Amino acid sequence: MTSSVQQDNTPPNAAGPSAAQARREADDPHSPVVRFGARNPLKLDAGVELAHLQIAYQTYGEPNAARSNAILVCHALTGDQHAASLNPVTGKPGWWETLVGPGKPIDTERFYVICANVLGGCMGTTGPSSTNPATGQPYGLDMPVVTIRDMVNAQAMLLDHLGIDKLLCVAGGSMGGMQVLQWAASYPERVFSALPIATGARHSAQNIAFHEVGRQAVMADPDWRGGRYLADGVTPHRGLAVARMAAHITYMSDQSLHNKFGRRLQNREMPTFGFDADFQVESYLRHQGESFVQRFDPNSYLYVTRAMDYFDLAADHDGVLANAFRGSKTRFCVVSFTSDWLFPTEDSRAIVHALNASGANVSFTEIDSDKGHDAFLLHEPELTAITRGFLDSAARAFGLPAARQA
Ligand SMILES: CC(=O)SCCNC(=O)CCNC(=O)[C@H](O)C(C)(C)COP(=O)(O)OP(=O)(O)OC[C@H]1O[C@@H](n2cnc3c(N)ncnc32)[C@H](O)[C@@H]1OP(=O)(O)O
Ligand SMILES: N[C@@H](CCO)C(=O)O
Repeated sequence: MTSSVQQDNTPPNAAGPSAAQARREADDPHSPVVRFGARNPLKLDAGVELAHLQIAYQTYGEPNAARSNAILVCHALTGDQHAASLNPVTGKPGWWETLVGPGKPIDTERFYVICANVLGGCMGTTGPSSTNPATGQPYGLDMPVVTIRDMVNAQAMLLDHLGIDKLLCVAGGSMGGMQVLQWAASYPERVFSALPIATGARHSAQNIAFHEVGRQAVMADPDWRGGRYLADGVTPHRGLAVARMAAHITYMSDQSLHNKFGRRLQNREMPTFGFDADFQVESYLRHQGESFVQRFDPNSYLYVTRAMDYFDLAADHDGVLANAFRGSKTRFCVVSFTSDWLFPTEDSRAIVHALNASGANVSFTEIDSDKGHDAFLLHEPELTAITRGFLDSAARAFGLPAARQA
């Protein structure tokens, strides 16, 4: 990789006990994870202040002299700061290496890309598994509930620290897209362009319902222990795995599950007439659940799902979504996928209608894909082309030199 990466030196590991250890190290304030410690407390929507805020982040590429080439990439529900560098917990490539890297649409030879673990997360930013300075114990449920706006306000503190006044672009999918919209609403003067993908301006009743199933699965696990499992040296893995299995179905489409597995059996000729994973799709979901618990903290799962549930940008603006963007000079590019039933295209259209009503500069594409909601994490040629074109045009309008021709 030719771009400069402020990389922590935690050794890459395959998932397993060592992965859990790597995640604990990420959460240790003395670990080599790249981290910013805020001097001032963060005022939260819950009405309290969070002192000693830590934000773990990665950067890719170099800032130009005017620090005008910065792109903030916001991760989805269980993502992290490793957008384009090896993930030290899973040992896998960064979650957006389809789009971020040298010569890629979010070109790290041209742009200074910043990605931070969200507030409430478990990869080094303050969250429920972090130590509560008041008690010396993990926060657990003493961590105040956080919102998408709190996450964005925390990121704004990081940008102040990095000396970035205005972002060329803020981009992200799903919960990352919610942060994009919140950035545009809260800090319009700091956002030149915005790329919200596969997202909505509010979480639907159905989506809140799915999240509640996941949270109940975590909290029903006897090892959850009222959220104090870390002090007891246990982890509610079974509950979290079930939560992820249910959620994972919502990230895919009926067609993609059919294409991958159909009704095929897993390593057997006949059904067992029992409750083993007879079907490939069952085995696959079990694998998704088991690998997830190696990399994610159960209490963090409660907090980040809650943040999405509370997101309702119109409600914060007298019930009128257009009010969130009134007078905005930000250029928007809204993207949805045809097979996304978690954030269907109608959610994106509602954003586009509001942006048009507010007089904002907006383009919109619905990408034909059978991969479901998580299509934004996969190789989608149309998403690649749209991102490249939108960013190149925004960069030139922002006064940056044109991209070098290949
Ligand atoms: C935006 C962010 O911030 S990133 C968020 C955090 N990251 C994620 O959520 C990524 C995890 N999500 C996924 O993997 C989603 O499935 C997708 C849709 C994005 C990935 O899709 P694909 O690349 O097509 O991978 P796919 O869904 O086929 O899963 C592959 C995995 O399933 C396993 N698998 C496939 N078939 C089976 C089976 N029959 N039995 C057991 N396991 C199986 C593979 O071995 C592979 O395992 P690995 O990931 O441990 O290597
Ligand atoms: N797979 C995504 C979910 C929503 O895109 C994540 O876990 O963050």
